[in-house]
This record gives sequence, structure tokens and C-alpha cells, in this order.
Amino acid sequence: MSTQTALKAETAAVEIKHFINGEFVAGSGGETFDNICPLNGEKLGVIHKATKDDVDAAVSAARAALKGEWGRMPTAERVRLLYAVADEIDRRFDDFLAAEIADTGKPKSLAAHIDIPRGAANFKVFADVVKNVPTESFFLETPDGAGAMNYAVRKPKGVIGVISPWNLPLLLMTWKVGPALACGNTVVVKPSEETPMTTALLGEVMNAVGIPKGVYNVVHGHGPDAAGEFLTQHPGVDAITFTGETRTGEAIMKAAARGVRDVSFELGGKNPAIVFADCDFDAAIEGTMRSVFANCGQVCLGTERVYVERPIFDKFVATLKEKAENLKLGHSDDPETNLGPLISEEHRAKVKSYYDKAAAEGATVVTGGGIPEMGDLNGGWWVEPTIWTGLPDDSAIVTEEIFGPCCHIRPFDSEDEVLKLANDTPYGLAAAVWTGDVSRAHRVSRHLEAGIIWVNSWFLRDLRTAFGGSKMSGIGREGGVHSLEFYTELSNVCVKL
Ligand SMILES: NC(=O)c1ccc[n+]([C@@H]2O[C@H](COP(=O)([O-])OP(=O)(O)OC[C@H]3O[C@@H](n4cnc5c(N)ncnc54)[C@H](O)[C@@H]3O)[C@@H](O)[C@H]2O)c1
Ligand SMILES: N/C(=C\C=C\C=O)C(=O)O
Repeated sequence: MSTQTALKAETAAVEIKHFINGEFVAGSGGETFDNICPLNGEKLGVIHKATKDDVDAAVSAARAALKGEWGRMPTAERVRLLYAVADEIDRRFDDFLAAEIADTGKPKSLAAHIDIPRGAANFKVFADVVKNVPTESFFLETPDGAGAMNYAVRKPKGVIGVISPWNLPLLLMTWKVGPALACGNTVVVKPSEETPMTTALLGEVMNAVGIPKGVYNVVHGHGPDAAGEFLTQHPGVDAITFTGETRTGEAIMKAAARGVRDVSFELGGKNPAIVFADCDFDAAIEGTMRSVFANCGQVCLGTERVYVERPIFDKFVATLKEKAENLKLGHSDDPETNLGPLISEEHRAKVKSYYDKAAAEGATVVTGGGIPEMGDLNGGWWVEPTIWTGLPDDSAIVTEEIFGPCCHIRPFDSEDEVLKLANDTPYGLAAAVWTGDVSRAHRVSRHLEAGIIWVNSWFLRDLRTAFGGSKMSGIGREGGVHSLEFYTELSNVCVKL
């Protein structure tokens, strides 16, 4: 069995193969594409392109595993194996860290504190859910007095198609694979073409801990007319879970309609942060710095619209400017680095187009707006952290998801006004509220059209809670018991006594 070499950033010719039925295999079409490091634009290696036949082989392997040892496995054994997956990710922490950094260019400090630990946590939390969550039962009185017993049974949905994005590759892929496997399903994963490494590496972990072959499969390639679409259109896929852009979600939903397959979508956002004058100012600044600039602004839950109550507007803008100008852009390995590059040349061009649009619309460019000089890293896809004020509420800068290290700040004068502003978006993913008034915190949160609202915090994650967006930000909720609704079929058994 060929094994995927441990993916190290310094390995120049890493060949990323598909992982099908427990084996790393080349694509049947013999085609590959380059894997480029966003830090410096250098080639990391090549990625195999899946053909329809490769995707068909992966779906067949997943189906066979459902009918084999995995489908017959007692829950307790499945739970033990998922904990073993988490422990093996922890044991190979440095390999996952090197792979994630190579693929994304993100600071090592960020990947080490968020991306990789969550890879392990996402298996443990759902192993615990399936071990401990009861199902319902009802006793029915019947006319003959004997009664009837009703009880619910949860069964795996089957073969789950998992399509994941490039911003938090391991975290977001395992956020889907964890519950899918915990509920007894099998998966075929199509990671982003930008960031295949940690998804590939997880195949080694699955083999090492003894997850039966065919339970976890990985196919690589792009989306349209490629691996992504071949997977969503495959009739052997029972349900599709997807994280990515809203417009991609629309395309996948069309594919899922054929065969009436269920979907779970985590899509785009244009999230507001609302800062009241009575907030803990330093905490609001620290939290907004993270929600705007973390992961180079490439977080779906991130803030791109900041609304600040007028009495503290000038002070807030000046302080955020000073902090943004102190952000250190640099090499992933430098412990001082707190801002990495954008994921690709294409994405940098998209973000830069918004920078140029803002300037053309007459925005006040509080800081940034350009491409920084990065010396030996000039080959990477860098942009300056950027803050604007002064744009109209209907500007594309204020209404469209940019997905970069930037935000627009606007003053407001009343709670009613800021709720209207915050909710004036086709998205409904996340929001942050900064205030010292507890009643106001609860009142404003309840009126925000978002799936996830943080008060005096951001990206504080309890994995048992419901996670997902409303409106154009998604379909369904995952997290804790909520994931069971998507990853299992619920039956009711009624026994006449
Ligand atoms: N709501 C969330 O939790 C969440 C989390 C992370 C990212 N996102 C969103 O994802 C976007 C950034 O990620 P991205 O650029 O990778 O998104 P994307 O939609 O371009 O791609 C996501 C994945 O979908 C695949 N894909 C693309 N077109 C497809 C098609 N027609 N059929 C099947 N698969 C297809 C891609 O290959 C990739 O694997 C942003 O909009 C961000 O808001 C949302
Ligand atoms: N789904 C999650 C994060 C999403 C981040 C978006 O970029 C999570 O923390 O579980």
C-alpha cells in the first residue's frame, strides 16, 4: 500500500493522491495540477485530478463499507475508533501543522491554536454525542386499554458527500466528517483544490487507527465539471454537506435536487459588529481586531461591517487604525507574525478589486488599501490590512462579502437604527455585539437576523451549540445534537401491546 508521505512544507515535490478504499491512488485520467504555497507563490507539488471513474470508485467503496464491518459495528466500537482518530491527529500534530501552513501560508500560531486542535476536537465532540444522546419514546393509550409503545430509532443516512473550503481546511472538513462517521455513515470528501494536504493526511490516520477501508475516501480536483460536480451529481451519494460560497451552494442544491438528496449548507456572510458606547472599549477593540483580521479576514464568521455608537466613533476608528498598522505580516514560522497572505492570486485580485472600488467611490481609507512590499515573500498573495469609513450603506464594500483583512466602520445613534443597518443584508450568518448593558445585549441579540451572535466575544465556540446561517448564509444547523438531524434518518417504531 503506498502511503502518503508526511507532508512537510519543505518537501518540494509532494504528490497528493486520492484516498480510495484505504489506498492512496493516482487519478485514472493521469492528470494533475500544481499545488502552490500562498506565502511565496512557490510550487509545493502536484495534486491528482479525479475523473468520474475515480469518484465512482470512491462512492462504491463507501457503499461497500456501509454494508461491511463498519455498518455492523456497535456504537461503542465506533466511538472508540473516533477517539483513536482524534488521538492520532494529536500525535501527528506537527505533520498536520506543517501541511496546513504549507497549503494556506497562515501563521503557525493561528494553525496551532485553532485549525489543528479543532481537527481532533471535531471527532471527540460527536463521539460523545452519539454515546450519550437519548432518542424519544411515547406510550400511547389505546381504546382496548392495552396501549402501544412508540420509540425512535436513528440510522445512518448512508454515503455522505463532503465538500469543504480552503480557509480552515482541516477544521471545516472534520466538522463534517466527525459527525458523519459518528452517526455510522461513510464519506467521500472533496477538499478545496487550494488546500488538499490535511484532508489527504487524514487518510493515513484512518488507516493507522483501524477505521475500515472505504469509510473515509478523498477525491481531489476543482468544482464545476470536475471532482466536486462529479460527486454531487453521483446517484450513489445519499446526502451532501457543503461549506463554501453562497453561489456554489446554489449550484450544488441543483445537483442535489436530482434524487431528492438532503443538503446541509454553511455559506457566505457579511457579518456586522455592533459597538455600543457603554462597551468595555479595550475588549471591543481586541475582539474586533480578531474578527476583522484573523486568518487574513478569510473567516466566514468574520466582521466586514463595524457599527460604532457615535460618542466613541472617532476614538474607536483611531485605535483600530493604530492596532491594524501594528499587525505583522510575515512568514508562517515567525512567532511574531499575526497576518498571513490570502489563499490565491485569484482571491487576491478579488480582494484588491474591492480595495480599488472603495477608493474610486471616495471612501476615507483610514489605513491600508494596497499591496505591501514583502521582500523575499513578494511572490505570495499579500494585501494590506485595510479600514474604510465614509461609504454609503448601499456600497458594494458594505453589502458584498469580500473575504479579506478589511472592514468598513460607520457611526450610529440608536439601537433601532443599528438593528436596521445590521439586518439590511441578504446574509444571516454571524454577528458580534459589544455592550456593558446586559438587557441590551439580550434584546439586540434576539433581533439580529443571524444564526450565531456573540456578545462581548467572537469565535468563542462551544461545539455542542447550533451552528449555521439563515437567509443566504446556509441551510440547517450542525453542532452537538443538531448534527444528528442531518447525519441520521429518524424512524419511529410503534409496538401494540
Ligand atoms: N458558513 C460557513 O461556516 C463558512 C465557512 C467557511 C467558508 N465559507 C464560505 O466559503 C467561501 C470561501 O471558500 P471557497 O472559496 O473554497 O468557496 P467555494 O464555494 O469557491 O468552494 C468551496 C468548495 O466547493 C467546491 N466547488 C466549487 N464549485 C462547485 C460545484 N459547482 N459543485 C461542487 N463543488 C464545487 C470547491 O472545489 C471547494 O472544494 C466564502 O464565501 C466563505 O464565506 C462559509
Ligand atoms: N464551522 C465552524 C467555523 C466556520 C468558520 C468559517 O470560516 C466551526 O467553528 O465549527
